[in-house]
Amino acid sequence: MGVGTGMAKRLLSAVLLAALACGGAHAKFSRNSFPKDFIFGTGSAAYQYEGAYNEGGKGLSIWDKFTHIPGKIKNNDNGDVANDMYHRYKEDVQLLKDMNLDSFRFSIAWSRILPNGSLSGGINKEGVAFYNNLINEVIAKGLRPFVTLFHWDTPLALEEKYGGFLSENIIKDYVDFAEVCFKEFGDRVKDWTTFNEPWTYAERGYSAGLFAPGRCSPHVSKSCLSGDSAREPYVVTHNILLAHAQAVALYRAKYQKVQGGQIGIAVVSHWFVPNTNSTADSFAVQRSLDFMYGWFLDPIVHGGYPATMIGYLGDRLPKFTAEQMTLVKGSYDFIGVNYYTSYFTSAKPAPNGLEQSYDADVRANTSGFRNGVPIGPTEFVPIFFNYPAGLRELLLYTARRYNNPVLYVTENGIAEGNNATLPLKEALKDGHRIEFHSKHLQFVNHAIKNGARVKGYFTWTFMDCFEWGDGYLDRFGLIFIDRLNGLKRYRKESSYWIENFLKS
Ligand SMILES: N=C(Cc1ccccc1)N[C@@H]1O[C@H](CO[C@@H]2OC[C@@H](O)[C@H](O)[C@H]2O)[C@@H](O)[C@H](O)[C@H]1O
Repeated sequence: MGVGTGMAKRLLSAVLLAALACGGAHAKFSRNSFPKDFIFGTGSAAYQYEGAYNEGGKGLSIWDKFTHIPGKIKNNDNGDVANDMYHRYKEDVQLLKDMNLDSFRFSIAWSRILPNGSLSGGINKEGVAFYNNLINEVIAKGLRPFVTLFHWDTPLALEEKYGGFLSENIIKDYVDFAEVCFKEFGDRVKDWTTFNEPWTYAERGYSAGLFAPGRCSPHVSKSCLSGDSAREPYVVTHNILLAHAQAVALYRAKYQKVQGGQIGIAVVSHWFVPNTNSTADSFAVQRSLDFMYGWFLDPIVHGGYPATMIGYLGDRLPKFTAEQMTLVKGSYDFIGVNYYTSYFTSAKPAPNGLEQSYDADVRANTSGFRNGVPIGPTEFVPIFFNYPAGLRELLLYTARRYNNPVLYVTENGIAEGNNATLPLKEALKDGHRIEFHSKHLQFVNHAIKNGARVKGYFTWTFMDCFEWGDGYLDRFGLIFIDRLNGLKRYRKESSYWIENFLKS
C-alpha cells in the first residue's frame, strides 16, 4: 500500500471523526435538525406595520375606516402610524439579518398600489417604488421575500362601490391588482401567497362582525350597522376562492414559467380535540375542521366544499360551476398554515332559524378547558392556549387529507401584554416566547419525520405591532417596539435565541 494511500486513509478517518464530533455538537436542537432546504422566517402585514396610512399616494382601506370608528378597537388604537415601517424599513430589514433569518413574510397594501382599488383608477408609482425598495433591501441583506397579496386590507373605494368581497366584481379588480404585483415585483419575488387567512376575514368580518368591515346580523351584535351572519361569510369566501383561483391561473399562464416562482394560499386553523370519546363529539371535531379549514382546502385540493357543509347549509352555500371548479381545484403550489391554539370540542344543537350564523352553523362548543383543566398553558391572549402537539396534528392531518402538499408554517406565535409600566429590561425578557417557538419547532420536526412536507416556519411576528381588535395590547414580536419613545426598536431575548438557533 503506497504512503499516499495510507495517508489518505488516516486523513479520511480524521475527517469522519471530526464530522461525528461536529454532528454531536449539532445534536442540540437547531436549524441543523431540519432539512437543508427548510427556511426560517418571520411575518408581518401591511396594515399592522407600515403606517403612512394616507401618505405616498396610498388610498384608504377598510381598516383605515374601521379603526377610526370609536369603540371598535381596544384603546381606540389604529394603524395610522403603526410601526412606521414605511419609513424605517432599512433599519428593520437589518434586524432581520442580525437574527440570521432566511426569509421575511410581508403583505402588499392593495390601496397603496391601486389607490381606488381598480386598475382604471391608475397605479400609484410611489407605492410601487416603496415595495421595490423593500424587496430590494430584503434581497440585498440575503433574505427571501415571501409576499402576501391580501392581508385583509380591502380598498375602501371598492367596499363603497360594490360591497367589496360581497360582490363578484371584486374578482377582476383583485386579479388586476395581483397582475400589477407579478409584473412589477415577480422578477425578484418567487414566493406568492394570494390571501392570508380568508377564514378570519370572513368569520370576523361578516359573522362575528368584530373585524373590518364589521358586518353581522342584529342577533349577533347590535354594533353591526348591517349584515347577515348566516349568508355573507359564505358569499365572501366563495368570491375569495374564485379570485384566488383566477390569480393563480394568471400567474401560471403568464408569469410562472419566466419568473420561476411558486404561489399558494395561507389558511388558519385551530386543532380540535374531542371533549369526550362520544361519537357526537368526534363529529363535532370533524365539523369544526371542515368549517374552518376544509371550507378553503377542500375546494382548492378536491374541487368542492366539504360534504358536512353542503349537507347542512343547502342554498346558503354558493355553488361552483363546473368551469369554476376546474379553476379552483389544484390552484396551489404550496399551502401556508397559520396555527395558534387548540380546543376541546363538543357537539351542540343546530341554531333555530332566527339565530343562524356561520359560527352557529358549526354546531360545536370549543373551550381551552376540560373539567377545569386547560389543554395547554394559558396565554396572555385569553383565547389562545399553548399546545404545540396541536401543530403536529394539524400538519399530519393536512398531509393525510389533502394529498400531502408542500407546506409552510406561515404563522405561529405567542403574545405578552403591553405592560407600559414594566422597566424596559424586564419587557425584553420573553423566555415564554423562546420556549413556545422551540417546542412548536420540535413538533414541526416530528411532523416532517412522519412524512409532512413542511418546507418552512415563520414566527408571528417580527416586531410587536397593531393587533387588529386588540390594538397594541398584545405583543407577539421578537422585537420590542417602544411606543412611548418614538417607536424605538429593542431586541427581546427571543431575538438572540433565534439568532443562535439559526447559526449555521
Ligand atoms: N389572529 C388571527 C386569527 C384570529 C383572530 C381572532 C381570533 C382567533 C383567530 N390570525 C393571525 O394572527 C395574528 C395574531 O392575531 C391576534 O390574535 C389574538 C387576537 O385577540 C388579536 O386581535 C389578533 O390580532 C395576527 O396579527 C395576524 O395578522 C393574523 O394573520
